[in-house]
Amino acid sequence: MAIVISPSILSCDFADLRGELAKIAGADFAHVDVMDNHFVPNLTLGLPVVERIVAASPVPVDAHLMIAEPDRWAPAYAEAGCASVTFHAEAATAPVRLARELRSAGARAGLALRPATPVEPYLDLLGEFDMILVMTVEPGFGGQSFLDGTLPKITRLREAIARTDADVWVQVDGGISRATIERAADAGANVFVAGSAVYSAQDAAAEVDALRSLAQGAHRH
Ligand SMILES: O=C(CO)[C@@H](O)[C@H](O)COP(=O)(O)O
Ligand SMILES: [Fe+2]
Repeated sequence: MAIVISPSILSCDFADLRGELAKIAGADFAHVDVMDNHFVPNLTLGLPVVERIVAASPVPVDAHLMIAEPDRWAPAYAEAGCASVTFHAEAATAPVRLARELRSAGARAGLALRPATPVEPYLDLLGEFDMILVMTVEPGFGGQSFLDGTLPKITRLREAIARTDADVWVQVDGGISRATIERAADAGANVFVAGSAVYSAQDAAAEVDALRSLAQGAHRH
């Protein structure tokens, strides 16, 4: 199982996006949080800025859409060149149809679940998605504390994936740091988003490497 590190640029200096993206050239993806002030009570950036990030980023873009009406808006992020587009189950009307649209536009299709959203309704549909994002904080803000109560959901999901022949990634997002990444990896996550842990570190590149080694050491085999 691949270990994937996807730093969130939510905590970076938005006035120097190109310089901040350069710091994470050793990561696997750049995680970009799109918030619309409807689905979550915060507003970040939208398609025109994401298009510029795709062009400037040294690594592929992993878009996390915290937006209402993803059925309407998400395909444009795939068409803009995001390598991975993740939308929220709670906001989507037809998640399978949308995932198929994202894949046919060339992106990996991700389904995100808030901490209190059960994974069980999606377990028979895992083959429709490339990644399930288990939110480990309530979406909307960086710098929150990791919710240990999400760990059993990660494990149930990983066990269900193991019963299929689909290679579905399990992403965790929220409160991931040196203190928490091993718990998430041990539970069964393989894609790790870290915002404040990476961008508040003295050396962001070294922090990416440190998180990767901790996850590799802890990942259940
Ligand atoms: O989607 C979100 C927040 O809703 C995240 O991607 C945050 O950006 C993660 O930040 P940290 O918890 O790692 O500081
Ligand atoms: Fe995110």
